[in-house]
Amino acid sequence: MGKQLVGLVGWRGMVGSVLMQRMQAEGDFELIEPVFFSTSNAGGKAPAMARTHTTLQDAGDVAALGRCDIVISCQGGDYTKEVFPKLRAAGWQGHWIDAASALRMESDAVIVLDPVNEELIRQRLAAGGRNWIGGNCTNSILLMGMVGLFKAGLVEWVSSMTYQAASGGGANHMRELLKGMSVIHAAVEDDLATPASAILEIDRKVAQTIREDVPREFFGSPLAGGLIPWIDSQLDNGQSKEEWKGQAEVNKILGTATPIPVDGLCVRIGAMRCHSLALTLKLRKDLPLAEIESLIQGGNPWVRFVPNERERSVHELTPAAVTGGLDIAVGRVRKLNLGPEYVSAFVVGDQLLWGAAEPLRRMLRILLAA
Ligand SMILES: NC(=O)C1=CN([C@@H]2O[C@H](COP(=O)(O)OP(=O)(O)OC[C@H]3O[C@@H](n4cnc5c(N)ncnc54)[C@H](OP(=O)(O)O)[C@@H]3O)[C@@H](O)[C@H]2O)C=CC1
Ligand SMILES: N[C@@H](CC(=O)OP(=O)(O)O)C(=O)O
Repeated sequence: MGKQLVGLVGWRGMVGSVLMQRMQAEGDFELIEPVFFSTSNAGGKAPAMARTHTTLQDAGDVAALGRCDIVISCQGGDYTKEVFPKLRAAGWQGHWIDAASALRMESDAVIVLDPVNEELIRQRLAAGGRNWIGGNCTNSILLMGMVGLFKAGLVEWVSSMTYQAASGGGANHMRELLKGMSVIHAAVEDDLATPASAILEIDRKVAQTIREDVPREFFGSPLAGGLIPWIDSQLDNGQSKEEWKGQAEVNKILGTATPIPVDGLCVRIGAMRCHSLALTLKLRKDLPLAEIESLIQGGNPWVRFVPNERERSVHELTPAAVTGGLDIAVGRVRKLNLGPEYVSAFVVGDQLLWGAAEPLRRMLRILLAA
């Protein structure tokens, strides 16, 4: 059988670029016949990985998409909502792999995170499933870190307080964070160069700069030097949409019969591309700490367990240590004063890798091997 024709949409965006990097690193392009699509430059030159189809195809062209065995989209939810229904309505039977949230909660879609739910993916594939959607970055990182406890059936509920990076908003948000940092620095550069200058005067200038001059076009509020305690839209029950996704997606990924409650506050902070989560877990029984640690460590090969020690935590359990890699750092695991079944954990992961691109790439591999 010839190589499968794989359509790539959204490949030059932020998530798409990370996906391309990972596909090149893992040799995925050797296994497929790639066709690159564009919403803005049809007819232009496709990237070097294209061997036969060297011209960019129109991403709105349903007939061209329909010739692909598999389409991977990192183009965003608006594109999915516009094109996917037309493609299926035209009778396309191929596999659709998507980073956007638009189709995630549809009954015929599986949220893919194979180190956590490979069995579910394979069951649905065998049953004719064709829609494979990447999870919300925060939830994929939570599950990658804590799957050992979930798989053992030990988790009664989770409170998840998040510290989410600027990249979750997109490239412009990352740029805005950096511009904000630079505006703050410029406001006090001279004072900083003078060791004798009064710290409260520096602080006054910084506070004024944050309130008045830090750019806020994309975040809507200054992020540099602060944080924003709301991510995504507001729901009637007081949750943010990001918070709502916690319980909905975690349970869908795990395929639980009785939903495990997951809730907490989602907060944007000034990290670049690593999301962190401070978790409180209520376990179903009082297990020795060593057993809890070993279950977490054994969850999957990407868990990098950090013992609950100060030195190790401040160096290894941080966005700086984790960014750009596939490891999911998990630490600060200890029993809380709340009671013997209450355990804390801190999880850090790169939200563009396991949080976005990597589950899609691995789904492609599952399909190619099927
Ligand atoms: N950001 C995240 O953390 C996550 C995002 N997602 C999903 O992935 C989707 C894509 O997100 P993201 O990659 O951040 O979006 P981007 O805005 O970076 O890219 C989306 C598209 O914008 C077009 N584009 C316009 N100008 C540029 C430019 N200067 N550089 C690159 N591309 C440009 C490209 O389409 P074209 O080449 O056709 O012009 C590109 O494919 C999101 O909408 C979301 O649904 C999912 C999980 C996490
Ligand atoms: N909302 C996430 C990023 C994201 O794209 O999420 P989703 O794939 O669920 O839309 C964040 O801002 O950090």
